[in-house]
Amino acid sequence: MKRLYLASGSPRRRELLTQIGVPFCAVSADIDETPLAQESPSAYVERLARGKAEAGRGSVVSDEPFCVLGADTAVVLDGKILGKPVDQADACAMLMMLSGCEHEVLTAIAVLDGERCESRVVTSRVRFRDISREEAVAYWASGEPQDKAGGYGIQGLGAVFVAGLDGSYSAVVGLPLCETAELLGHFGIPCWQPRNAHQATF
Ligand SMILES: Cc1cn([C@H]2C[C@H](O)[C@@H](COP(=O)(O)OP(=O)(O)OP(=O)(O)O)O2)c(=O)[nH]c1=O
Repeated sequence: MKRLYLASGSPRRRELLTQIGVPFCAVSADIDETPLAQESPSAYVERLARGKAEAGRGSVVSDEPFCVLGADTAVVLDGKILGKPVDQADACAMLMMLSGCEHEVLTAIAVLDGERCESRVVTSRVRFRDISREEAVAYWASGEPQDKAGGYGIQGLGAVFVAGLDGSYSAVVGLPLCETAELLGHFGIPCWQPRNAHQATF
């Protein structure tokens, strides 16, 4: 079986991949995340996921065949990409924009080996309840929004803002597990499968 490298510094992505029983090694994948002019959010996350997988491949030293998985998540409101907040004012402004309405979370995944690269974009819709400025300030002080797209974490304290989700919860957290398992399968990397449960020892 080919060894899998996860090109990510995100602890969430490591936890999610561990959750579906895939052995992997994490490598860093620092790339420029500036959107291109006129680039759609979907094209943007897909380009970054592929770019992270490519960057990850560059840091692997191996004589054996291997695959690299990269991913990127963006929060999108009315077609505008909200990245990670740079400071408290930025984070509060983002939450105020997201307050009381629905936004999209786009997560792209890309898997490559020595021959090809395949990618997918998963779109989810998240609805927020009304959020007061005081709540936004207090949320920033919790330390949670700092390293997260859109300035919130659905898996953490940010869950109290989430009135509804239509799509993939794991994709919002950073890695769409259903689609990731499927894509890895195309590269001969097995994840936990109900039909293989009697063989698996996780
Ligand atoms: C919306 C949302 C995002 N996030 C996180 C997922 C991603 O880690 C991050 C989006 O930034 P990304 O640039 O996708 O990822 P990253 O910089 O954290 O990690 P790497 O590029 O090394 O893989 O926001 C949550 O943890 N919870 C959420 O609810």
